[in-house]
Order: sequence, then C-alpha cells, then structure tokens
Amino acid sequence: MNIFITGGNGQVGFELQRQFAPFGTILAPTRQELDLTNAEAVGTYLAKHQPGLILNAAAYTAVDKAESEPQQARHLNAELPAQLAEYAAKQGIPLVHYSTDYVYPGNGENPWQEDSPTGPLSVYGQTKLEGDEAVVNSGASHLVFRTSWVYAARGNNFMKTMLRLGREREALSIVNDQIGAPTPARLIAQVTALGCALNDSILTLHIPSGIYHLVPRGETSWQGFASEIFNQTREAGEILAITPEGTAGIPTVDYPTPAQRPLNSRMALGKLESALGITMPTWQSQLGLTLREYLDQ
Ligand SMILES: NC(=O)C1=CN([C@@H]2O[C@H](COP(=O)(O)OP(=O)(O)OC[C@H]3O[C@@H](n4cnc5c(N)ncnc54)[C@H](OP(=O)(O)O)[C@@H]3O)[C@@H](O)[C@H]2O)C=CC1
Ligand SMILES: Cc1cn([C@H]2C[C@H](O)[C@@H](COP(=O)(O)OP(=O)(O)O[C@H]3O[C@@H](C)C(=O)[C@@H](O)[C@H]3O)O2)c(=O)[nH]c1=O
Repeated sequence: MNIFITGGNGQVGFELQRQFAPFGTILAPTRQELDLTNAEAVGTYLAKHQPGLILNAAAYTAVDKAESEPQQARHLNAELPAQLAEYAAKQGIPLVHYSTDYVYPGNGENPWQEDSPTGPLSVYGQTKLEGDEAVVNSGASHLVFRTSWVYAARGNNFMKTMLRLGREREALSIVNDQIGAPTPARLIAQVTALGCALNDSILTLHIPSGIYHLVPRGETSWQGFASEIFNQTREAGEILAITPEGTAGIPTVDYPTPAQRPLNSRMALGKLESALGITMPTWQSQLGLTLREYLDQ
C-alpha cells in the first residue's frame, strides 16, 4: 500500500516517515518533486500513485510571515487539505491532518476542548482553521490532530533556537504569559500510528473520525520551556553561556511580533486518551528524549 506523506522533510513529516515505514511504501516527495501549491500537479500525483492513506504534514508554518503572505498560507493550510480530503472521500481512504492551538482565541485559563469555539488571532491560525473545517466536512474518514509548540532534533524550532542562543548569550528574555505544551514531532508520529489499524495490509482508522488534541501532559510558558531546556542540557554535561538565573520572563506585550499569539493554549487531552486507552507522557520527560537525540547527533 502506498502511504502519501506531505511535508515529509518537515519536523512531523520526517518522524511520520520513520514511524510508518513498516506499514507500506512511503511516498514523500520533496518540494522540488511536487509543489503542493500546484493543485493540478497534486491531482496528477494522486491519480498516478493511488495512495491507500494520506498523512498531511505539510503546512505554511512561518507564523509572522503569513501575515504578509496570506494567499501562500491559504494554499498550503486550507486549499491543500480541502483537495486531499475531497480525494480521500471519493476514494474511500483515510486522511490524517495536523492542526494547531493557534485556531483558539487564547482567552481565559481553562483548557480548550475539541468542540470549544475557535477564534484565530493570526493569518496562520485562520488558514489552519479553514483546513480543519474542510477536512471535517469532507465526508472522508479522517483524524485531525491539533497539537502545539512542535519541536524535534531536526528542523527549525524553539528548542534548537534556545540551545543556539544559550550557547551564545548569558541572559535571555522570554515570554512567560503564553501557556501551552511543547510537543515533540516523534510523539505526534507515534500517536498517529496508534490511531491507525492495519488489517490485511490496509491501514484504516482505529478511532472514530474527528478532531483530537495531541499534546503531552502538563503546561508551561515559553520561558518555562526555555528554562527546562537549559536545565536538562546542563544536567547532560553540556557547557552553556547562559547562567542558571539568565532566563528572564517578560510579558507578550514586551516582545512585539507581526502575528498575535494566543495566551491560553491549554488543550484538554481526555478525548484522545480515552479513545486510545493511553495516558500521555509529561512534556518534561518528552523533552528529555528529544534533547538526548539532538545532543547525541
Ligand atoms: N511547528 C509547530 O510548532 C506546530 C506545527 N503544527 C502543525 O503540524 C504540522 C506539521 O508541522 P511541522 O512539521 O512543524 O512543519 P514544518 O514547517 O517543519 O514542515 C512543513 C513541511 O511542509 C513543506 N512545504 C511547505 N510548503 C510547501 C510547498 N509549497 N510544496 C511542498 N512542500 C511544502 C515543507 O517543505 P520544505 O522542507 O521544502 O520547506 C516542510 O517539509 C502542520 O500542519 C503544522 O501546522 C501544529 C502546532 C505547532
Ligand atoms: C526567540 C525568542 C522567542 N520568544 C517568544 C516569541 C513567541 O511568543 C514564542 C515562541 O516563538 P516562536 O517564533 O518559536 O513561536 P511560533 O512560531 O509562534 O510557534 C508556533 O508555531 C506554529 C507553527 C504553531 O502552530 C504553534 O503551536 C507554535 O508552535 O517565544 C521570546 O520571548 N524570546 C526569544 O528570544
């Protein structure tokens, strides 16, 4: 069976390639091989390769840049998932799609439920929401995993930015009023595999179609995440320039950016945990695994 992974060179897509390799033939074209903003080329690719499962990990993830490139963001984040979902519905194959905490409005302090009202604050969040809605309303068998603050040993992410800055500088100011859960790409791929079932060489969905939050347990701020990155890195015996007291918390208003980020990105895990019969690990234990992988490279 052909498994079509979009964004296979990205953080999540790369981990999906590793996780799903035993289940079939992985098709993960690079941007040069298939430009995903070219709907005609995508249609031709699907018709040629007839995948039995689509894992859509491609996205326009440059949150600030999306404010000035809304059409590019919409191509990737809304129109592509709509096209893939329409194809999946017609062919009767499952589609797994990934989404974000940035679809929520970020007010209050309670965790969002999957059916909480959305209210994106940014072009990125708005276009991702349009993609979610297209998948959910397509009639295809689907899983939409909403995750947050993704990082990995490879790719561009906050963990690697902090390690670079922590080696260069003795002190850093990091926002401490945005609260969420840092999620390793590998955990996302592992849970995705748990959501799929292999029957007679065909992959189907193991849990009902719908939106599921996919984050580790616990919550922190970006400053809390940075501090834990530095603490665990020191414990691993690495030398850092940043001092143990060098990570100062600042409010979001003191770190102006083109795109507005939600303050409250807490996401309830009950739906995912009960559907899969699992307890998600803590974000701190997951950081330890990813940091180890990165430092051992
Ligand atoms: N990163 C995060 O913090 C979060 C991500 N998510 C969601 O998780 C999913 C995966 O994100 P993540 O792995 O971090 O994303 P990345 O930015 O790491 O990867 C995105 C992938 O999409 C590919 N891509 C983008 N534009 C095109 C194009 N025109 N043609 C072909 N390929 C293209 C990129 O290709 P190339 O390698 O050539 O650039 C890259 O491989 C996305 O749906 C994202 O919205 C949700 C919450 C947080
Ligand atoms: C580098 C740096 C960042 N920050 C802040 C800015 C921002 O509020 C926060 C995180 O910065 P980033 O630019 O990594 O964040 P951002 O790109 O907004 O990350 C988001 O990406 C998209 C794709 C998602 O879907 C979200 O879940 C989330 O992970 O940290 C500091 O306060 N100090 C610093 O030195």
